[in-house]
Amino acid sequence: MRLDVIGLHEFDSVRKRMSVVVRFPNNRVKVLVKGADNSMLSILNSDTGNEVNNLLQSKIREATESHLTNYSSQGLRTLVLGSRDLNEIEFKEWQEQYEEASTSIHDRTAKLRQAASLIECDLTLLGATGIEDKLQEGVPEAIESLRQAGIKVWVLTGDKQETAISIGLSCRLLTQEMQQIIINGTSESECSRLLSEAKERFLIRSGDGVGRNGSMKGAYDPKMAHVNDDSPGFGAAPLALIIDGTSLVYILDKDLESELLFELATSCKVVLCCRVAPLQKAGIVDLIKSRTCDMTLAIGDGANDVSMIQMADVGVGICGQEGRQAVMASDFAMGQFRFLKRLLLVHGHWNYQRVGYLVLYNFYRNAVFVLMLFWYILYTAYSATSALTDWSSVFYSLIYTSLPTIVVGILDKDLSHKTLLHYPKLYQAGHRHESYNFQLFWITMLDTLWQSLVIFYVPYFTFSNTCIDIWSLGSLWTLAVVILVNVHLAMDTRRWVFITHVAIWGSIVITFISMVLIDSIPVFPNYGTIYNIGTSLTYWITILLIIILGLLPRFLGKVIYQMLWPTDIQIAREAEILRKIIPKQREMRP
Ligand SMILES: Nc1ncnc2c1ncn2[C@@H]1O[C@H](COP(=O)(O)OP(=O)(O)OP(=O)(O)O)[C@@H](O)[C@H]1O
Ligand SMILES: [Mg+2]
Repeated sequence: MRLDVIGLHEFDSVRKRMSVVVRFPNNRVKVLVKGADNSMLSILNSDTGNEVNNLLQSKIREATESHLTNYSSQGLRTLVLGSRDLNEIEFKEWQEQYEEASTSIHDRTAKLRQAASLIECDLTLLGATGIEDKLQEGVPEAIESLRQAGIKVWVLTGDKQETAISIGLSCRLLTQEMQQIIINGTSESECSRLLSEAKERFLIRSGDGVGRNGSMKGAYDPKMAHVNDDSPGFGAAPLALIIDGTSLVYILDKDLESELLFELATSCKVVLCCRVAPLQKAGIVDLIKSRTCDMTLAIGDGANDVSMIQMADVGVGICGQEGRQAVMASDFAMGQFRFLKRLLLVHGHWNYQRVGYLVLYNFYRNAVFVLMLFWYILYTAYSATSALTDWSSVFYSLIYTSLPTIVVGILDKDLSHKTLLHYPKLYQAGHRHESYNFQLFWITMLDTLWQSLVIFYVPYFTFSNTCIDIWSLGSLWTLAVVILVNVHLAMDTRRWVFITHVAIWGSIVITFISMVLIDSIPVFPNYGTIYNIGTSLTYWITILLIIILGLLPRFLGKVIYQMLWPTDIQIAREAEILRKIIPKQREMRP
């Protein structure tokens, strides 16, 4: 049989259904609609004008509803199907509106929706389908790892509650022993009551500021929540909050209720929101973003995830069967959900370590140079005289020390990807702000102060009774500071590759070559300096002394700290190194 499709109303997340208008060979025009159960059941024809028909319809409806519950509790994606015969007048009216809407330049979506509402009503129920919406490979494992890493996983889906719970169970987000708090309100007051009841029942006290999981209310502390994430809290089963889209409509609008929801949600181990519209997904992300300093990441594959992806601090799009909208709106795109584990636990970790270190190092690199110049000013009657040639000052940041910073900032790795994937807890170093914090900053600044003093005073004393000239001193300081900051970087670099060697040691060589070149130009006042002072042994010994003395406190500090208070990362590094050494030793044994 050949059917003519006259019109098509695409699926959208507001209507949650789609329809086609077809002409049958006998010239009858029919509209066929499929969509989510709640959106379809509300547009069925309840009064056909015929008693027998009414009875039949209500029987079909009952049977369909029981099938729907059955399908969705098996985790199947359900769709309800309906149809309606269009008479000539209805058809003409729709066709006119449809044609106008499809060719309209302004408000096309709204006009099409209006045209759809003309025919998507008074439907005859045909039945329901259940399709298996298979989980992608590796989803349960990825979710488990993310949870071990101290990341709270919330699921926001447009699916039916039963389907969502069943999928939650199959991806091990929900477990049987979890206590489920279900919020399914149909009015504002009911939602508010359900929230307060749940709060009272599950001991979430807002007065004393400590929630069930020990997380602070008001100043909600992500660290506390993460630390306690595995603990069920007061010996009870962990909580799972399950809330539907209708309730969210009432809750997210009101401040008080939003606050209640926030308290409840942050005390639960898992939050599952079902039947949520795209804008509500963004609303939930905003709920967390506006009340905490936590970082939010949203991951999704469909057009209905776009607003959430845009709202979150980090948006990840999965390219799949649902089109490219999510990918276009995202910061990172990936082929499968399980790659999120690698993105966060491996690349997220590496980047955090690198950026944290680099910020500190750049403060240090520039401050040590400026402070060194500053100490000299104190001895030149505050005249702001510089002992360095202008070229050395310019080249310091531009050539002498820039490349190693960039190379280490891109290539350094504290741990191998295997270790990071194997021990997701290592990701929590970021939650604890281990690589960059207030304390670390001031320790670095103290170290910088010390190093600048060493650079300045060591030559001050070694050359105290000589008649060394300003340019020779300047040349010594330039070389000393460049070697010092590069050796400092070398001391902190954890992954050595060929390029790192070239960048760090090459920078020192280039500095020396540049100094020789600058000192070879007769028009400069420093002409010939390096040829003269470079032959003095004291010059080289002074530089060596500066490096040793300058880095000694840092070296000792690192050794003592790592011996007495090793971090998780330190321990994992040692284990990694041992793993490499032991097989080698075994090989060497006869
Ligand atoms: N093409 C479609 N035609 C008809 N109904 C659909 C279609 N796509 C989805 N639906 C129905 O609309 C509901 C909501 O869809 P929506 O895309 O908002 O969320 P979802 O795909 O179920 O979940 P997720 O948010 O996880 O992508 C679905 O549960 C389904 O019942
Ligand atoms: Mg979808």
